[in-house]
Amino acid sequence: MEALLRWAAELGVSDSPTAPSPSSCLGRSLLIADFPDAGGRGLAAARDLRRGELVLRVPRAALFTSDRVMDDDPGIASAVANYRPRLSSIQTLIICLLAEVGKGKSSNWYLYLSQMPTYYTLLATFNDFESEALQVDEAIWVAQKALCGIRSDWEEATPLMKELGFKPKLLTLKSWIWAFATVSSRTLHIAWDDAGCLCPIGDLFNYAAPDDENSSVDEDRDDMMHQETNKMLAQTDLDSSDRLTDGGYESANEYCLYARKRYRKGEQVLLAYGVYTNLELLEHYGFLLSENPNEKVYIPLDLDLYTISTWPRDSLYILPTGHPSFALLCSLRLRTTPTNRRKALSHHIYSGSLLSVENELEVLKWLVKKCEETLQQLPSTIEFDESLLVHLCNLQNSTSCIIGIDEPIFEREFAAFFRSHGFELDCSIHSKLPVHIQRSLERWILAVQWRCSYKRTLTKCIAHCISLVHELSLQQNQQ
Ligand SMILES: C[S@@+](CC[C@H](N)C(=O)[O-])C[C@H]1O[C@@H](n2cnc3c(N)ncnc32)[C@H](O)[C@@H]1O
Repeated sequence: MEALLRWAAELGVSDSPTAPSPSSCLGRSLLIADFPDAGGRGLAAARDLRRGELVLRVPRAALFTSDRVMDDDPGIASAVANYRPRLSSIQTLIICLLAEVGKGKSSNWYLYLSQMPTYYTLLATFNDFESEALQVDEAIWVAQKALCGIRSDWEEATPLMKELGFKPKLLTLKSWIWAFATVSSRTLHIAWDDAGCLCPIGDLFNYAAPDDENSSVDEDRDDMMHQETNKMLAQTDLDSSDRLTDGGYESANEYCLYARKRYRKGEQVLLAYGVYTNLELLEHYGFLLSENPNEKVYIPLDLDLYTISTWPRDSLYILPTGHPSFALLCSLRLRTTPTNRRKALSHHIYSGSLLSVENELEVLKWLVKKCEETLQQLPSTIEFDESLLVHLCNLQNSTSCIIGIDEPIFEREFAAFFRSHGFELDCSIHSKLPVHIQRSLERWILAVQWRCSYKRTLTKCIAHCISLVHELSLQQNQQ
């Protein structure tokens, strides 16, 4: 890592507005640190940071882009040019990445590439067992579709990679998936290439979901009160607090990243890569958040509900609090209204107003029934999943294969998992789990965590609706 920090400093990467020291690009605002519960390797504040402060500058010369690789290697450029109209920008960046990996130590990017993760847990890396463990059809479909798209991109690009003389290992689907996952989870947006760029050091920031802006505004007010005695500093704070983004490619030909809130020394500095549900985080980045303010849970709905109003399909969901989205509630109210009254009442419905106690009770009871049915159709209960997770985490943290489960119901799950890897479950094995099984276990845990969170949201929705039904029924009885 030290060699990478030195190499990046030579290219002008710096964690301060001034030039970096020759020995490291970090140390003034940021430090590399490990955050086992929030993304693993990441960047910590080297000192207290103010909101909006510049924390990292990465000049264009240090950005890994398709253009850059092709400018440096005319062989790749001319081969890609022959295939260009048929290749997407992502396929091109993947080919450039694999080409540089194939060069080994002679690649200009060797120090950077050798610090990349060796494996990923994006949905596309899930095998059939792991995908099935998601249980919800929509999620299984997203996993299968992701792999299908990647496989077809790989098939299209294979003749070109053969032409470029790639080693057999780099021609495999496994290598392509690794490169795809690298591009998906580590690129930053740039205006001139849809595939984005790989940004050395900048790609070490872990993710936090975008906050509610109000909390940051309060924090800024606090900051300013403490800094009243130092007007100059307060002025700088005021300017920088206007900045709403975490960063971007700026006119000075460098990628600039800013602290989006106040950080105390040692705290992890996080970036908001975008607004994602947990399924999207799994698909594009291979992780999920236990508390995701942007989570949306979709339940199977009858077709007429999608067509009854102009609300888009993806606006009909349940929030992590268990409350139905505004659009879902309005659509249900509309559907529960007699057809001949819908037009007259539509302005009422679209404004979000409750139509009548009877209508609302019907809507809430329908939602309860739908959530209960959805939960019943899934192969396991939330209680089972939570206990399974405990066993899975025990196995993950244990130094041997001993599972230590005496409940047949869990033993069956584990037997199926081991069988999917061509192993028979043998509780007497004392050796460590083979690496490929440890990784598969990691993905299995992610799948079970995801389905647990899905089921928890539906359970909350049922409780929320039942409590409203009680309230409304009381009101009705009092009238
Ligand atoms: C841009 S990289 C961040 C640096 C990465 N931790 C590393 O060691 O290279 C993005 C990846 O970090 C991990 N990650 C980022 N934020 C996370 C979080 N809040 N929780 C868990 N994993 C996270 C995921 O594996 C994600 O694909």
